Amino acid sequence: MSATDGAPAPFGRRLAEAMAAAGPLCLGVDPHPGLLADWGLEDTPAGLEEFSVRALAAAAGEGTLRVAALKPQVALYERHGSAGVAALERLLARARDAGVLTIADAKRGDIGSTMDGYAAAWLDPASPLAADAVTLSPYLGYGTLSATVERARAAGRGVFVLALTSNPEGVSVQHAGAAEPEGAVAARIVAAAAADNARLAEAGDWGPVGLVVGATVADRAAALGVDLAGLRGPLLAPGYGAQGATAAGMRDGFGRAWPQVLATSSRDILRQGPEVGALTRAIEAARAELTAA
Ligand SMILES: O=c1ccn([C@@H]2O[C@H](COP(=O)(O)O)[C@@H](O)[C@H]2O)c(=O)[nH]1
Repeated sequence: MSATDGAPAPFGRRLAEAMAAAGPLCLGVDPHPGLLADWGLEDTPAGLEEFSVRALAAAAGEGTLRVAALKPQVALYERHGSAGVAALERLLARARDAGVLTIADAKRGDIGSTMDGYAAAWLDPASPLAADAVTLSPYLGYGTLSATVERARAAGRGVFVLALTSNPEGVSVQHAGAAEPEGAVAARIVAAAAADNARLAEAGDWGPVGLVVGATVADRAAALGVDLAGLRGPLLAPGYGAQGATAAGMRDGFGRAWPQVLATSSRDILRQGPEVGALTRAIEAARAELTAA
């Protein structure tokens, strides 16, 4: 909440402050079955719970914030139905109590009339699944996300819209149309997001709309006519670590937009578990590498 009027502080400001304080790293919390086994945990809701508690302790234990945000991978909790979702709810609540921003990686997208249900689930402060931000898919048309963007802004929360994803298959959709006057699909999404932020951002802040731009593909943006530096918002960059992207490569690939980048890493850090101390050291190493780049 802002100190003056009781209104929620904008997500863009809260994230920028967290990145300034803790550095540009987001810890992905991805309880893959293989990781759970490596940690000596069962692939059960109780195993997910212990995995989540340890990841959060490494990210923000003993009052020290080591990451700017935590990004739970929703699908890996949903595998266990309502009990898995309950474990996710408790992770979100614990992160809130620890002062860590959360980005629910749910990749939601639907026709307008039902999109509002997803928006309520992930962004309404009263929802048990409320996160500070949620990832969204624009592939039913960017306009289907308008009400969600407005709800996020009103609640001091944010969204990250998939623009250029880190996986090779994304090219077939996101690069399409590059030869047309309106440009590639990705460029149109980035332009629409920038227009929302230009309208909704408060003076001096990032707007509520961030983009997902893979760390592995950032160097393709310029050739597609994508202006990431003009977004006036954060860039969530998966692909650092396990998918092969390096801090130096990301800095070069993102160019002028590098100060907006929140690099997210899951497996590369989590595979150092289960000891919280070893996880903490892996986080510190990634954070130092990113900060130095
Ligand atoms: O383009 C995208 C969008 C989302 N992701 C997600 O990020 C993490 C990456 O995990 P790593 O273990 O660090 O590779 C995962 O949850 C993906 O679903 C992405 O990789 N690429």
